[in-house]
Amino acid sequence: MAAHFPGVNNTTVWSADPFGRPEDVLAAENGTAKPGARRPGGGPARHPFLGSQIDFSSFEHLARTAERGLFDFFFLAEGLRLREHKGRIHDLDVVGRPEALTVLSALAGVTEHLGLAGTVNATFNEPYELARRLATLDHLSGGRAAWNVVTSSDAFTGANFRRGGYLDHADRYTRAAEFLATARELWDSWTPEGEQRPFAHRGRQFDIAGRFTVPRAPQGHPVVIQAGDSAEGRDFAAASADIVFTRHGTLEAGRAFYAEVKGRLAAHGRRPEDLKIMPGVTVVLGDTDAEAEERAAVIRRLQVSPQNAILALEQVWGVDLSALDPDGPLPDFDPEPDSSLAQGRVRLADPLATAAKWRALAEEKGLSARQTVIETTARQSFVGTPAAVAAEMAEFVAAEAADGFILVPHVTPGGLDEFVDKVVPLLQERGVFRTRYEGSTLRAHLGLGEPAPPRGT
Ligand SMILES: Cc1cc2nc3c(=O)[nH]c(=O)nc-3n(C[C@H](O)[C@H](O)[C@H](O)COP(=O)(O)O)c2cc1C
Repeated sequence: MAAHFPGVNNTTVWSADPFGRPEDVLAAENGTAKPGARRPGGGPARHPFLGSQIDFSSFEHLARTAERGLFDFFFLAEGLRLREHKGRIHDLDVVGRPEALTVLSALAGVTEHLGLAGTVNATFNEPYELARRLATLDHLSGGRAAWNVVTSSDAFTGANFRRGGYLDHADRYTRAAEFLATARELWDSWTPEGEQRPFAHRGRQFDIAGRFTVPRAPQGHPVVIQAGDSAEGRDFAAASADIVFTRHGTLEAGRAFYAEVKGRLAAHGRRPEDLKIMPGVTVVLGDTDAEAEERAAVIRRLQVSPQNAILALEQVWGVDLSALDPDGPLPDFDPEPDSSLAQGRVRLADPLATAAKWRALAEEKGLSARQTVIETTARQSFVGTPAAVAAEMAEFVAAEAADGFILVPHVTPGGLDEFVDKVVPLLQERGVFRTRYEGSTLRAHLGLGEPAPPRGT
């Protein structure tokens, strides 16, 4: 069951995404690994908090730490094509990311309570196959599976797939909605009593009929997460998801997003508490505020190396800027609007406006090109002592900016330990976080109801 604020019907929930940021941050900080030295599937031996991105031991450490911290779930993102920059794989990107549901199935064997959430694309898969895999994970884990439904309208990623492509941008949620509805029809083709009946789905995206092979899952339907910020994405979440994973990480932006998305639920016959809003956040701790700030500044500088600053500028300007001095001023010309220089990354919607904003900031504060990138792109949510961070997180929930958070650690696999050891006890003291798991399923941890079971004949 989720923890509740006394007298307030808010839910504080926690989860973890270990691959949200490149872990080169501490590799570089400890001087044990250079970003350029990274290899697919791992990297050089380094700090005890740093390890392979693919060895099972890394996943096991993160998941066990999340479970020790009584988190709701462990979350894995998905990347279906390595990002390229000027035709090269950029060495600050996560390279060699394993497939989420396979990893989570293995983690089901070494955890007992922790929810297991995997990102799987609804543009490139088929409902029958994916519904089977998710129902299987739910069975293997005793009701702890979640699916983060993402979409892709990007030809670069689509080229990896047999349909030879991708969907038109306008169709990405049409297919996702029909995909999810079809998966739910398959899950509902078995009653909890074990009665099985044929299914038939005739729609624009899928036309399938038959019998589903996996009996009804412990949660009925795995928990559904949505991550996409457009009006269509928000509406898809309001109609069909249990959780929204968002990037709105400041109190102000979080409150606006929270009110907007919760406001969409009534039109779908749902209550505000039926959809949990969880921003992805980072945490930097220190024994004093000054120490935390100092550590945060080190991390920001490492994340935006001179090379990475050029990459960020090229993503906005859309042209080769390798000759630019990162410690000098921003380019003095306007961006190229239709560039395909960086592939697999979302290019900012309006590069001209971004460039204008960055120039104004650089001028106002007297910043170099690299300093401007550090100021505008380094995303750090909670920086401070454990007590200050616990207070600030509690405030976010009380102020209706979030129902909980997806923690994005700076390092794999040790990036959650400090939070679990130092912040979780303070949240518990405040009475805003559970002191033990009370239910056994992820739906129970989140305070979500179960879908109505199909009736037997
Ligand atoms: C917080 C967040 C996390 C996301 N994580 C993933 C991911 O792990 N894998 C992926 O392929 N897309 C991911 N996406 C991309 C979305 O699925 C979607 O393609 C993108 O946001 C564009 O949709 P939109 O126009 O509705 O925002 C993520 C998006 C957001 C906002």
